[in-house]
Amino acid sequence: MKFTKMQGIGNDYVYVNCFEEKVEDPSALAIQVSDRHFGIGSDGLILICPSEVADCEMAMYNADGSRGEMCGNGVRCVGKYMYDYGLTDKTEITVETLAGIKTLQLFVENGKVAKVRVDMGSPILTPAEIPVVAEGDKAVDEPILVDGKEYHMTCVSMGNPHAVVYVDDVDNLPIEEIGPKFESHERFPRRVNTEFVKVLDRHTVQMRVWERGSAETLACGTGACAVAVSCILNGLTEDEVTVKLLGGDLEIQWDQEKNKVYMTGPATVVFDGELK
Ligand SMILES: N[C@@H](CCC[C@H](N)C(=O)O)C(=O)O
Repeated sequence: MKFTKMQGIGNDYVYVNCFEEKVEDPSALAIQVSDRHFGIGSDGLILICPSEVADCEMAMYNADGSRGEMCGNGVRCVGKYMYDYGLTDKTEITVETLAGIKTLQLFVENGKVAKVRVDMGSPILTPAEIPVVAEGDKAVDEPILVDGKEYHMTCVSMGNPHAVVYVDDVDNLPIEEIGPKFESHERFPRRVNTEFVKVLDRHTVQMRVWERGSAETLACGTGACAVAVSCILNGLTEDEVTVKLLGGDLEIQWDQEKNKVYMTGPATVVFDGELK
């Protein structure tokens, strides 16, 4: 089976072109290829499949084999794959996901896609739809007790669930200890991705992420969008924010008039390979 390893600011996935290949058990394959010692090494698996309603479909699986509804860094790489590997010659394409159809603008340099802008759609703030157990019509600056300590979180779904938590020191956070406790907390019936955030100024924030199903990753596109929405809801930043992640920066804009979030960032091929 042919595959391509790609990364978006260090959030790396194994991509399989299902216009040509057939994958019988994607969850098992995701676990196998993601292993950094016995597999290819990645944060998960992404299948690029034919779609009846868009230019292609993205099916994403975390490193533990669970299915994610949406992947921000992944969808930019899908855009690059579609163009660079000749599946489209358009510079605006649509991608079907479990979180709806996303429109991508591809920025081409020297014949290859270097950067992608994605219309990520509207953030979902209703607790039951995220889902998070909370009273009220939004979970903004909501207290949560984790391991005996009170944190404040703002919950946002970008098609997948996120809890945004503000901390004083992102660099020295014991994320391996606290991340799994948020992920499997009883208030998140479908588990959660957790972003730990420090606001640097009204246009810049720093974050680390503990991803549902993949542990700490170098970046999370949907997470960066959830962080920007949370910062704006809490009055901490303007509508356009640079989110600084371990693997690089993403530019996020929440156009509140249209109620749409836009994410812009790079997409990179690491290598092509063949799995026996
Ligand atoms: N890294 C991704 C998000 C991947 C899915 C997530 N772990 C989930 O289960 O929701 C991104 O860039 O958005």
